[in-house]
Amino acid sequence: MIEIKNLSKAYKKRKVLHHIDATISNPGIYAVLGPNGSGKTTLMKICMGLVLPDEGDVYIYRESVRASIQYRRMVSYLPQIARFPDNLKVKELLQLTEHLRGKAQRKEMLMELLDLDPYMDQLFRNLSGGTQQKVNLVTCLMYDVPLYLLDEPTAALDPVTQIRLKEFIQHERERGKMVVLTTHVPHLVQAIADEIFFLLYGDIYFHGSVEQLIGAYQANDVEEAIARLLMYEQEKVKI
Ligand SMILES: Nc1ncnc2c1ncn2[C@@H]1O[C@H](COP(=O)(O)OP(=O)(O)OP(=O)(O)O)[C@@H](O)[C@H]1O
Repeated sequence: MIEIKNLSKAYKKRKVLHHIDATISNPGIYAVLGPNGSGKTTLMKICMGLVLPDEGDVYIYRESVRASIQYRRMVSYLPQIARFPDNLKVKELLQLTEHLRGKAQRKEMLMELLDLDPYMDQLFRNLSGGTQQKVNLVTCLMYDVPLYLLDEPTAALDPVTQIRLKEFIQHERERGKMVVLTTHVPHLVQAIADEIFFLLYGDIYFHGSVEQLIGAYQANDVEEAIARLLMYEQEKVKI
């Protein structure tokens, strides 16, 4: 369960999140959307205690992220950009992660799913962007926790891997997990999201189901709905 209460964050004078409230109570897949710079990553980082809010708080399983770190045992976070010591081999990176975080429950299964076995003895820094993202995904998803916070999980992945990851995430939902993800891929949202939070102007501009978003903008799909939402806003600014 995630409760966001009166959350505000600015970087110097740049207001990014402005008195945001939201609650996620049930298992499911929740998409946090919004244009570049709308605050999606900032929100994720606040949830993990990596960025401090100016006002308000987030409660994860009723623990304040400002006051506690216990809740992090129940959460796995995928950062948008993987920053690993790049002088390590993939297998050493996974070992290091397990050394710090404890034995992972499904490392082998994920390595197979993402075709990572051939890269185990290669240095992380020598991997392609997509393969680095696969390593990033394994270090996050190999822990069987109730809540996943995934910042652009499909970035740089080839289509086959995107489909495998999508199916994995759907399977996690069926197992009762809560998955909160950011993405710029409308068809992924359309295929798997139970609810959408659309960030704009520091606020949650839209919250509802895929069908509600499409209906609200009389669109044919999520991509068109988002385009219309943003064009409508641009027109308002011109007026
Ligand atoms: N550490 C920081 N210092 C100063 N400004 C920052 C910092 N981190 C983020 N910002 C700014 O805050 C705003 C929101 O950034 P954030 O990364 O949260 O957006 P986002 O919605 O995740 O964007 P994208 O879709 O491009 O990943 C941007 O204007 C960004 O430049």
